[in-house]
Amino acid sequence: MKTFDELWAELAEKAQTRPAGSGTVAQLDAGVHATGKKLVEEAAESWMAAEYEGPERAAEEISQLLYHAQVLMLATGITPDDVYAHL
Ligand SMILES: N=c1c2ncn([C@@H]3O[C@H](COP(=O)(O)OP(=O)(O)OP(=O)(O)O)[C@@H](O)[C@H]3O)c2ncn1[C@@H]1O[C@H](COP(=O)(O)O)[C@@H](O)[C@H]1O
Repeated sequence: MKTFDELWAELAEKAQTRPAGSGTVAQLDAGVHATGKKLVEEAAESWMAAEYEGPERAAEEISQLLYHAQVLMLATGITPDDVYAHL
């Protein structure tokens, strides 16, 4: 189990060191447009799971939504503090 900030630290490190086989590196290389599409896809899947598949499946989809939000942040140079400033 990991927190939002722990996942951020892991992904930021991968974006910098670019280890072979990292899905995050591949997603970053795919660009902002492709990552934005994944984010929207995960949002829709979160919605469908919440409405029809129960809280456990919804939690799984929301975790993927948060992951792709972080990848989009990395792709655009946005830090968690930039986001927290608006909460
Ligand atoms: N938390 C996640 C995570 N959540 C979602 N995903 C990606 O998002 C996809 C989920 O998309 P879908 O459910 O739509 O599945 P899919 O349609 O089969 O996926 P695609 O074919 O569209 O890629 C997964 O296949 C992963 O590629 C994640 N990929 C990585 N992480 C974590 O990120 C860290 C770094 O991962 P790597 O960069 O791969 O080392 C590790 O701690 C991982 O656990």
